[in-house]
Amino acid sequence: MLRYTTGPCSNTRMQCLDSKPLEIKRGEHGLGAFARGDINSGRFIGTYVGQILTTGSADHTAEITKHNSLNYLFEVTPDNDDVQLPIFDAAYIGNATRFLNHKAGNHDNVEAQTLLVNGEHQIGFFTKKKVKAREELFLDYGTKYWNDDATQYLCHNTEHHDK
Ligand SMILES: C[S@@+](CC[C@H](N)C(=O)[O-])C[C@H]1O[C@@H](n2cnc3c(N)ncnc32)[C@H](O)[C@@H]1O
Repeated sequence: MLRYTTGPCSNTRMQCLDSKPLEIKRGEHGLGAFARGDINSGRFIGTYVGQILTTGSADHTAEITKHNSLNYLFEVTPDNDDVQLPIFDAAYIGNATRFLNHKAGNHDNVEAQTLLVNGEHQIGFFTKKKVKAREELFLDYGTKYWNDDATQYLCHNTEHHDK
């Protein structure tokens, strides 16, 4: 049996996949992810799972997503320009976190963190405030996602954009 002790590191729960169960049902914008029970602030709710793409292949995928208006691309912006981090596409392979809808202006209740888990960079989602049972979970996708001129990716950054 896998065992762990809870510690100060937020990737401990990610490492043990100790996430909160979500319910997927119709939300404010198509399908959305909802809390099944009360969730405390700072709780791990899941890891973004998807096909790993390079920038070139993600640009190709973005053309398809523009056509059907459903975009599941998630890009991690590296702190250092020399580092190339993957883009995750949850359109065909994914888990419940692919249904997180967007809300900005501090109306979001979930944030993304990139953490090193077992030597790999992973995107984990954590509640940023207390969430009540049956509430919809929202993530701020970042400004780049809604920019029609650019390839649209969900972006792990701290910029806010009202939609
Ligand atoms: C990662 S998916 C979220 C799950 C999606 N609602 C579904 O039904 O599969 C992102 C897509 O959800 C929709 N969406 C999410 N948040 C939105 C918002 N605030 N306004 C408009 N559309 C939104 C858009 O179609 C976007 O491409």
